[in-house]
Amino acid sequence: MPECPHSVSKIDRNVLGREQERQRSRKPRELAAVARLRPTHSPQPRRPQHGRAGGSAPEAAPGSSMLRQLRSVLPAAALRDPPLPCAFSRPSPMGATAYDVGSSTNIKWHEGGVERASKHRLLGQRGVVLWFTGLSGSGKSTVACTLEHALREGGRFTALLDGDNVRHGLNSNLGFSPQDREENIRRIGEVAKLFSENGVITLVSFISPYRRDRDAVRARLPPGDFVEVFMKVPIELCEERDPKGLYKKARAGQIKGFTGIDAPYEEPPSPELTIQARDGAGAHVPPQAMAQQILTFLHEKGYLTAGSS
Ligand SMILES: Nc1ncnc2c1ncn2[C@@H]1O[C@H](COP(=O)(O)OS(=O)(=O)O)[C@@H](OP(=O)(O)O)[C@H]1O
Ligand SMILES: Nc1ncnc2c1ncn2[C@@H]1O[C@H](COP(=O)(O)OP(=O)(O)O)[C@@H](O)[C@H]1O
Repeated sequence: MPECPHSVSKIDRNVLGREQERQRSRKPRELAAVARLRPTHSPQPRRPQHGRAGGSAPEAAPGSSMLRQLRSVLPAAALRDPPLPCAFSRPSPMGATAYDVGSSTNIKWHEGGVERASKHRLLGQRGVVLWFTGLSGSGKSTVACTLEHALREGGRFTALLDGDNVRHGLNSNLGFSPQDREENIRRIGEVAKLFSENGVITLVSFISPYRRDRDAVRARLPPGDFVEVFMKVPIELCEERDPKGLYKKARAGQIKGFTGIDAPYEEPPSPELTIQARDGAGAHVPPQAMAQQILTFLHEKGYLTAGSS
């Protein structure tokens, strides 16, 4: 991933939002509460307890001291109800029976996590996947990175998943055959889904050349959670940029199956957003203006408020 121009000074502050306001109104309640938490195995000597002359206090039941401390940290509502039981005391979408899922057998759906809407309220935003797709060199990483910095400036909680980076770890066993690319996109789609379900504005930057693979990710997410951002940059410009010298190598036959040269790129037929390298007057569009276009979309569509979902 290239160094990105994360100067967000040119981005409209009204859209960016509310960090300053948050900083002002925020009381360090969590910090104070966490500071009160003592490790269970305190290295300090115990003080005598009520009515006991000297000696050490009896050990509390395991976990009870931690529970008391948690009570002082958590909002009352979180402790009012009895703790949600583990699986199946509420009806599960799959019933109480075990199912075979893919290659796994005896899988049961586990209910009872903290509700999504409550996480949205906590974060003051909606979780969403912003899926950047486009040729190598089209500016996916640059714009995603610029946008992430802008969102951060506005006090938003984000994650950025970039093709080059994820291929260093989670997907290091995958190459560039159509099957490997499919698995690459499937895995990252699932990771992005987990993030967005937990309220994170998740920026995903992969070539993702096959329509079917992108649509499969979209289909796994609730409506509105998948925002396809098509970097519609002509291959001639990408090749001219060629920051990693890969087009040159592909043209020389040193890389086989390079997207746009001897492997396909299937344009999205109806992406939520299309980002073009030149504006209507033919002027070059800088990454900050592209990031601004996406921010405006997020703002107008309500992704930057908790909403009711
Ligand atoms: N054969 C071939 N085709 C395309 N790209 C190639 C290839 N080999 C290596 N690279 C480099 O890998 C980056 C693309 O990885 P992705 O995970 O985004 O690809 S894909 O979505 O699975 O198609 C891509 O990064 P970006 O330039 O950032 O897109 C390239 O640097
Ligand atoms: N809007 C833009 N205007 C001019 N150059 C750009 C723009 N966006 C990206 N670039 C440049 O194009 C090159 C490729 O961008 P990059 O973000 O690495 O693309 P990708 O992640 O799609 O491969 C980089 O050298 C980057 O600085």
